[in-house]
Amino acid sequence: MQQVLSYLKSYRKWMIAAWLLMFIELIVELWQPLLMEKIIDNGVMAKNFSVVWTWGAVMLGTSLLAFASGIANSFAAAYVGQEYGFLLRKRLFEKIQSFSFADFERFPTASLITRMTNDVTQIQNMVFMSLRIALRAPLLVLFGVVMSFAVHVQLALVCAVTVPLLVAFLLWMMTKAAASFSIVQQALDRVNRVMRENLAGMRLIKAWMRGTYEQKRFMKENEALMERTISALRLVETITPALLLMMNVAVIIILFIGRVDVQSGSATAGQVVAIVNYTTRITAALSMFTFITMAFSRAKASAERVADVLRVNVDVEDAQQATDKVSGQGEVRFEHVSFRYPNSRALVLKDISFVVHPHETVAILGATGSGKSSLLQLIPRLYDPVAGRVMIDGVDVRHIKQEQLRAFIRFVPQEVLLFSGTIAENIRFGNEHASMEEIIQAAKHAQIHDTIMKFPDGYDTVIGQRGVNLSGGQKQRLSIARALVGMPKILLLDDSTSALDLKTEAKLLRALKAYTCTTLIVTQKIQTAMEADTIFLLDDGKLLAKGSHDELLEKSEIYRKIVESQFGKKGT
Ligand SMILES: Nc1ncnc2c1ncn2[C@@H]1O[C@H](COP(=O)(O)OP(=O)(O)OP(=O)(O)O)[C@@H](O)[C@H]1O
Repeated sequence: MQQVLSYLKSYRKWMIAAWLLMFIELIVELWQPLLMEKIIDNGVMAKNFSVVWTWGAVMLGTSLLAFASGIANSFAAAYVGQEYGFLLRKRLFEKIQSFSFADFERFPTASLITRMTNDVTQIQNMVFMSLRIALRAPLLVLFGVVMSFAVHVQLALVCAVTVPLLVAFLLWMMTKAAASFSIVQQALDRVNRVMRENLAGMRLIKAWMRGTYEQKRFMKENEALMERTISALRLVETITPALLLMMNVAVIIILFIGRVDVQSGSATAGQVVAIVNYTTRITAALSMFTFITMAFSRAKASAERVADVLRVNVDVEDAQQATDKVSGQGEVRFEHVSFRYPNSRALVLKDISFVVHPHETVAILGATGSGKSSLLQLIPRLYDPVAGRVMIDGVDVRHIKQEQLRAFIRFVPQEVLLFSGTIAENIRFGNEHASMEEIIQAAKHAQIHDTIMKFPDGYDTVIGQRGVNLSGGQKQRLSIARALVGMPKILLLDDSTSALDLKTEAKLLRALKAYTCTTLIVTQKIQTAMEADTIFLLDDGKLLAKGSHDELLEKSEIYRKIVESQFGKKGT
């Protein structure tokens, strides 16, 4: 909470201004019943209308002052709230940009979105309320009681006894309400989860005709949310009427005692009105307090969720002695590398050593789950190994500045992600300075140029929700074009040609030779592997064998079996 609130420091002047304005409002509010007393006793009762006019004018003037202060306070509070929210979202965004893959596993995407939007809004609301009413409400209660004693001690006692009763009642209700709202929050999380899964899996749901089942699942969670919200709101909604009832009882008691006192001459009518006025103001402040406490308890939970993200120590950080002086030839070396994912105990890569020479093409072959993608991800340092070292051009990747490292390497992940925008913009993502000629050249090598030219708008075709949808193979080729336009020294393709037919794939692999880069291709297909200079055979996280196709046929039983399963007994 402290860390999240520390960003408020930049708005110190505005906050002080807001509080000063709030104090003006508070003073006027506390003064008004005294003015009323004066007008009634010295003006109305004494039939002295000049007193009524004079103090009436003062009352009007101070009311206008309080009104102006209130508006200015709202402006200042809204300004601080919005600016602070902006800053908090910015910090969160920057932090998330610096996350390693391991951090993304700790925080699911949907949760990060909620933290950046809903949670920040809750904290913003709390900041606004703190500047607008949070201090005013308790101060009004406290000084309201003090002032009523200054007016008339005996009548003020009724007020002084009522206030603790009201506070005790409020605290009791609020504890119950807080528990109910946390149940509502859990129900809301479940509705969100079902909705998220439903939207993400819409194609599957339609293809499998699971619409009715999904609808029932959603309805169940939706009904639970409705019921829990209703019962939580019922509780909260009884708070204000109950407070009003208690206040009315207190007012009746004050009027009753006041009548006796006025008759006996120990109190004036003006004093009775003033005490009644303080009591109603105090009750209004207390009911305001209910909402403030609710907002605070929600904001506290939100602030903790936001702080969790801000507190993350970025796992993969540049070492102090990190260098950007790497020759850039493109040699990749693994020395006794072992790796496990941060959230699991089992090693997925075990004592792997190899060298890939500059400009060499290596295919990484292996059964599903054997560790091929994991191996690739260690090269651009998306994760760090738990033992051994990954080196590029003789330098441990942990000692290379990440900016430099990622400028050398273009990694095409298994899951293709294209951004909304035009085809040209998507390719340019790989190199923001690329000219149109370079974009076309990359697209040609990735074997996607002809397809693009068939679209009426060519490279300006908008893709994604607002435009055309591309096939799996077209998306893969586009993401390869995006990598090629960056003119990488090291190209990492994670099963990026799996959706291509053999002819197109062969053309693409041949075109890659125009780029004098070191290439590592993860693949399941022998045909693809045979295009490479060397094949690495991975099995259960171990590098089982390496060599050319013929060498592996000779020395690896497992390789022979894979070949047989894809080509039959003959071998090729
Ligand atoms: N983010 C992750 N967290 C924990 N374990 C993971 C994670 N990603 C992969 N694994 C595990 O690591 C092992 C190797 O996975 P990897 O994706 O590297 O295999 P692969 O050979 O590329 O498989 P495929 O050919 O199916 O893509 C698997 O057992 C997998 O369950």
